[in-house]
Amino acid sequence: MNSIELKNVSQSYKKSRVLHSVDLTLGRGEIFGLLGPSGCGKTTTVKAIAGLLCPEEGTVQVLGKKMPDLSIMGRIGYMAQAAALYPTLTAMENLRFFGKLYKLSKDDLTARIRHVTGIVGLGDELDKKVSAYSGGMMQRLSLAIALLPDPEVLILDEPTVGIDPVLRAEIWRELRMIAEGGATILITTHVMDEAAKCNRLAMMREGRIIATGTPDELVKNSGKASIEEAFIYYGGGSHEN
Ligand SMILES: Nc1ncnc2c1ncn2[C@@H]1O[C@H](COP(=O)(O)OP(=O)(O)OP(=O)(O)O)[C@@H](O)[C@H]1O
Repeated sequence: MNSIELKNVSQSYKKSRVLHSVDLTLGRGEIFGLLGPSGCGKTTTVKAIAGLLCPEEGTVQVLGKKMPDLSIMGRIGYMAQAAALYPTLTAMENLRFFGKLYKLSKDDLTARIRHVTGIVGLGDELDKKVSAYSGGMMQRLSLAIALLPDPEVLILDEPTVGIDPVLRAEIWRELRMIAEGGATILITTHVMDEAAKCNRLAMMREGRIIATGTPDELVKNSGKASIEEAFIYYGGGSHEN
């Protein structure tokens, strides 16, 4: 069974089409990168997968269920681009709040909070109010919250923006371990060196998937020397970073 399957997914906002018949299939244990310039439709795609948006056309299945489906929300970890945190609460209070939504028992929640805050390097900062957090700390807290339920599907929308290279490397090490445990990780990025770390990639441009494959395959098939050049070759054009 595939963990994530999109068939013919299209979406418009105010008559302007932002997704055009997107097909994607992700298996268990994969770290899959959705790569594309700002505004190409990455967030819209992951929102459909996370069950936050019901696309106009096509179907989205996650863990064998047609999305949106409340019964599997506890098996999906989603980290949105704009941190959805409560600024007047401490980091610990935020973690406990979201942990309760995931219906974790008190003991499990305490153990999971210790584990996930260790991964993102926030163990000593949990009593601070989120309003006193830097952007990078908020990003790390959001990632910790997405990891709380030990999800089978982890969706991360540009997770390492604003995170320093040392911590970024640590987070990647952890993501690999999570994937080795059988979870599926979908990550959006427009950072090329991050794309190179994924097992497979889909390159997206103006709401369309323009190429999929392993980073090596995409580079090889394009006859170029790097993912960045391959992306331009496949029609990526200009992009940030
Ligand atoms: N709620 C909305 N209402 C109207 N237009 C929207 C809405 N959400 C997204 N769009 C538009 O849809 C297109 C795709 O946006 P999306 O956020 O999916 O892109 P993205 O690839 O994630 O970009 P970025 O890398 O900048 O986050 C953009 O043109 C955006 O302006």
